[in-house]
Amino acid sequence: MNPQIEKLYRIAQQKERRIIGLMSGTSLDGLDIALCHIGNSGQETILCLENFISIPYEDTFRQYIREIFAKRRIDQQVLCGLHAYIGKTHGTFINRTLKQWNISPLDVDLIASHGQTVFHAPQRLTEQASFPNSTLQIGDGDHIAQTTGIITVSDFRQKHVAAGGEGAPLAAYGDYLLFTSETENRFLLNIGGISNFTFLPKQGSSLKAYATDLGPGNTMMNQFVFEQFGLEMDENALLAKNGTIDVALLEALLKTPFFDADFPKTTGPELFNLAYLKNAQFVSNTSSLTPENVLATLNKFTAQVIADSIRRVSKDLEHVHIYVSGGGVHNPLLMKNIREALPSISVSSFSSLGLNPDAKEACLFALLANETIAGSVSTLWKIRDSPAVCMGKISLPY
Ligand SMILES: Nc1ncnc2c1ncn2[C@@H]1O[C@H](COP(=O)(O)OP(=O)(O)OP(=O)(O)O)[C@@H](O)[C@H]1O
Ligand SMILES: CC(=O)N[C@H]1[C@@H]2OC[C@@H](O2)[C@@H](O)[C@@H]1O[C@H](C)C(=O)O
Repeated sequence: MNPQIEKLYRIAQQKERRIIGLMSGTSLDGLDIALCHIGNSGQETILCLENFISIPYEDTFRQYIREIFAKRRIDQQVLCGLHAYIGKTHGTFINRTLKQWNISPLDVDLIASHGQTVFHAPQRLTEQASFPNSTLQIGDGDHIAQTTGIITVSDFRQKHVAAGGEGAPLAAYGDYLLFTSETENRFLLNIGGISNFTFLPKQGSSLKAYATDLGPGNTMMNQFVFEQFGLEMDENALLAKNGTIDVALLEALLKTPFFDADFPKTTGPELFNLAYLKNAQFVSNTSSLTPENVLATLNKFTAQVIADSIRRVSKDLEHVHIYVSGGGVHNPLLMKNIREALPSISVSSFSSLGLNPDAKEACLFALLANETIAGSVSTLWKIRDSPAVCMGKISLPY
């Protein structure tokens, strides 16, 4: 038998595994590396975050990704090159980090790599019946396995699509296993580039858990400040706080069929981008607003989309609590706008559930790899409108 297969077989039989989860999201800010101890699998899963680091991408690297990110027409040589380059770079980041943490790669069982989403094309976006739902994450797992010497599970979204899903959000599986409560109905709200939530009805409820994208998180604010000021983000909402909300623009932004569609659904910067903003400015005759006023309106737009979505699901429920993760939790104006729009619901940082909000998504991919290697799909049946499949491809280092 190939000794690597033997090793994998042993890892699958262990009571607990040490798994590195990797996430680099739609904000293109960097790579999140979460070193997790995961005990058992399925309903018995116990996850402990041992260490976490977020490594910012260098400007040139980010610029390469921007060249192809969420664009319909691109230079294929850049796409092809980045597939290998991102895999190699993520592997190098892991080697550097393990050295810094004083941990031998031999003491890590698996890497779970999300990769970099470069295009997300559910049929609801493309309206092309000839193609199925599709999504593309690059940063090949073989390069990570080769660079680190660690067995790598990667490319999780393809199986979800192959089994009839849209390839996202995948957070629901881990959220359900780790954070379902006996006493409260929970919304685990993640505000990354795109905002999404996992709805976790309390145990014993007749409702089922599911996850859905909601619309923009930080992506439109980020794209706009980059275009106007060359900045990566409106840090602490310093610019938006100096602006005024424009009601006509806000109303125009809120008008797209995506918001009327039922949950669950997925989206990305392929829809919510500067062209979307420019079109809303055109139809509302607000093209000459100051950048600060546009930012104040975009901030409110993001908050309103989130609040409307939560209201839609929570209106007949009691004991509702929202826990927020993702970079948006650090935007004080966004959090204020969300709280004001949902005055009767408690909103807390996800950290009150005992996990670093910035590390959450990387941890959830570690958990998905754990299910693939050691779990059984039966626990995954519990998610509404999402296929019950184990996900990810396995790359052996040698
Ligand atoms: N202090 C801050 N003030 C304002 N915004 C912030 C702050 N800190 C982080 N952010 C926002 O959070 C973003 C990063 O969020 P996060 O890392 O959760 O996104 P992501 O994981 O790339 O996205 P996704 O989950 O959609 O894939 C930044 O690009 C920025 O817009
Ligand atoms: C295609 C893709 O990469 N989608 C991401 C993105 O970022 C947030 C939102 O859009 C979510 O649907 C998903 O990521 C999270 C981690 C998920 O799958 O749960």
